[in-house]
Parts: sequence; C-alpha cells; structure tokens
Amino acid sequence: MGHRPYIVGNWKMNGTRNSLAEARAIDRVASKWPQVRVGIAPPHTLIHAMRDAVDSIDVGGQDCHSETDGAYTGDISAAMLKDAGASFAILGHSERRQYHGETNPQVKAKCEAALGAGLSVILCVGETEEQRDSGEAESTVSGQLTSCLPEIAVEEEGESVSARLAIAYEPIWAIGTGRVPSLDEIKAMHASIRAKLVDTFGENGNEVRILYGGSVKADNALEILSCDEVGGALVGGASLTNESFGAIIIAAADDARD
Ligand SMILES: O=C(CO)COP(=O)(O)O
Repeated sequence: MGHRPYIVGNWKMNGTRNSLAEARAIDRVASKWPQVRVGIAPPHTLIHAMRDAVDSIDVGGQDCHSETDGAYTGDISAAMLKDAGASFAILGHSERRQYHGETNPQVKAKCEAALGAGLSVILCVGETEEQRDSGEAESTVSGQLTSCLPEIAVEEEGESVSARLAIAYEPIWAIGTGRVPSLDEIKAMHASIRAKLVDTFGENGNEVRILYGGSVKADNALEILSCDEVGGALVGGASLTNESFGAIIIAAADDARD
C-alpha cells in the first residue's frame, strides 16, 4: 500500500505578509496532490494570516514555551499557537538548541506542553559532523530521543497521541549546506529511530512519522523519500518559494504512488 508523505516547510526567520502570495501558490499545488500532506511553519507573526490564506496545508509554529502563560517576555505558549491557527509545532530544532541554548529537558517539556494543548509535534534530532565522523551519529540521536521523547499516554479517549508526534532527523552538517547523508546512512538512522520509538511506545511507536531534513531539494527529494522509514521531509531554504517547494511536493506525489 502506498503511504502519504508529509512535506513540511520550515520558513525559519523568513517571510512577511508579502510572502502570503507564495503560500497561496504552494496551497494551490498542495490542493492538486492530495496524496501528499503539506505543512508550513512560518514565523509566528504570519501564522494567523497564513491560516486564513490557505486551505490544503497545515500551518504550524517553529517553537513554543513549555508553560501555559506567565512572565516570559517574547515567548509564546502552545495554546497561543493553537489559538492563532497552528495545528503543529516544530520543537528542538538545532538552531533553537544552538542559538537559544535549548536543552533536552526543555525540549521534552515543550513537546509535552504542545501535545497537551492539542497540537501535533515535530521533534528535531540530529548529530554534528564531528559526532558522525567519530561513529557516534546513532548513539547521539538515540540519546536525544531518550531525553526528549514526551512521556505521554499513547492512547487518550480513543485518540492515539503518538500519531500526533513526528520525529525529524536533521543532521546538523546537512542543514543549509547542500550536503546530504548517503541513502544508506539515512536508512540506517531512520531504522534506528524506529527501533527506539517502538522500544519507548510499544506498537504505537510504529505510528510516529519519521521525517528527514537537511538540504532537501526537488532533485533529491524522491530518492530520499523512497528510503524505508522516511515518511516525509522537513525543508528549510527550498520551502520558501512555490517554484522549489511546489516541485518537492510534486516529487513526493511520485513517492506516494509507489
Ligand atoms: O533546518 C532545516 C529544516 O528544519 C533544513 O534546512 P535546509 O533545507 O535549508 O537545509
């Protein structure tokens, strides 16, 4: 049976209201390829307007605070993201860890807050180049998962919470560099993540989607998506325009056909 790949654009700190035209164009492509699920995480300032502007794509946030409210200047809670129209949050991105000093326990608390508020979560993990070169890529990622995976009731009132969780494997050295791991490296890492998820959540661990992120473009998307256990892609630079993101969505539609 074919699967429905999930293609998510992380706009990072890019985009103003002028960019909504690009989002509308991406939405038109997404509406033509319903076998692909598409999401965009714009800056927080655009979530509300983007939600109004698009029909066929999920809109999400790029971070949230672990508390529900309080004296945290500049921060946004999971409930606020939801209120603005977001249905998911990207959490623990390596840029948040690097530039904002986010720790594994904080990332875990954010994941639990977001799931608790009814959002879906894309939890990001990935190794540095040094860790990859010294043969520690899989142990690094497994350690991040041990520390960051939310402690959740996998079933709640008939709803499967694990189905609202996705993992994005983003090797740090592949982000924005044009460098991508070999397909064998991607397959091995995704298999190792799957094993860890099943270990943690039992059978429900099979419902958690695993996305690949790091220099995904239209010309490498299909081969990456075709790897076992790759359920989608988290795309940075190439998600900013319809020209490149639309082409990735169309490539993903080929994967869905398999
Ligand atoms: O960090 C990323 C997505 O979250 C990947 O970014 P690039 O696609 O620009 O390499």
